[in-house]
Amino acid sequence: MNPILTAIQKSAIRIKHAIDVKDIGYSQEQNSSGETQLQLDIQSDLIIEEELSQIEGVHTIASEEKEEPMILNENGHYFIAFDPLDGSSLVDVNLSVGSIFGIYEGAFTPEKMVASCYVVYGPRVELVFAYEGKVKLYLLQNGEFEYVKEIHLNEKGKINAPGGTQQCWAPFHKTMIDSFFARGYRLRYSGGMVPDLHQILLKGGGLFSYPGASDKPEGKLRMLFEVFPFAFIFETAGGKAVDGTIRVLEKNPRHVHDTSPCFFGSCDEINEVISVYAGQQ
Ligand SMILES: O=P(O)(O)OC[C@H]1O[C@](O)(COP(=O)(O)O)[C@@H](O)[C@@H]1O
Ligand SMILES: [Mg+2]
Ligand SMILES: [Mg+2]
Repeated sequence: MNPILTAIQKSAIRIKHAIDVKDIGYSQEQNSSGETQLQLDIQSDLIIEEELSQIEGVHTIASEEKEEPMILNENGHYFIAFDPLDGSSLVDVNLSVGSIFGIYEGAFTPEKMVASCYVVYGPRVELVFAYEGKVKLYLLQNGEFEYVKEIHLNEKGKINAPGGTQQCWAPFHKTMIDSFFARGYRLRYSGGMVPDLHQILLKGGGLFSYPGASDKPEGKLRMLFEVFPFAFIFETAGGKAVDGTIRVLEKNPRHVHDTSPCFFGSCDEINEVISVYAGQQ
């Protein structure tokens, strides 16, 4: 696992450099979800592909920016799915963005997930890595990622980060979100899941939601590249991740780019989501 973590760290340093210096232009290409790719999306994707292709243990990679998975080494046993630059449309307004990685052994199915990782490119560059029952935070300093601390979620938090188009939410979902605010939860939503979830993890808890709604019945966030890696991190940190009804890590995408509604948070808030959603069945 160490060579993979090192490759992710090298990629992060190169992507941070690209963010700092690159013109932010749209390319002529669209990704598999029909979104126009930014040149930075494509460049970040190539950086990660290049770094991971140097690691013998990596069998196959799948990326939000690639139509199909790509075999790197038939003899490797790790399968790595990544979102090279999450929230990339926020770069031009200078908000934080991230890279997300899910690491699997033998296949891209959640029960084969062994580790996951994300990098936040904000005022500082931080990396969070979940592996062997621990979630560890690292900070980039003088070109190296230094270990900071372990991350643990409290039973209950104070942050509410509600995603999706509100006019398209189901009425019961809106009532639930409003009731968190009515109990004093603070709105924290930047539009980038990496900094939004990072904030919940580091402030001890809360709720992030991206529900199924009338405009996007299966939500927006992609299982392999966005939902599963964060679900693994939240569960390892003592929280939960569900689609409203079941653990997202019990779902199986039929296609690499499939999405799922998702709720991440500390146990108290997620238990409430499950009970509200159960009342709608
Ligand atoms: O604009 P919306 O609908 O709130 O969506 C925000 C979500 O979309 C994302 O930006 C999707 O990721 P990409 O930028 O990689 O497509 C998430 O980071 C974020 O949570
Ligand atoms: Mg993304
Ligand atoms: Mg992306």
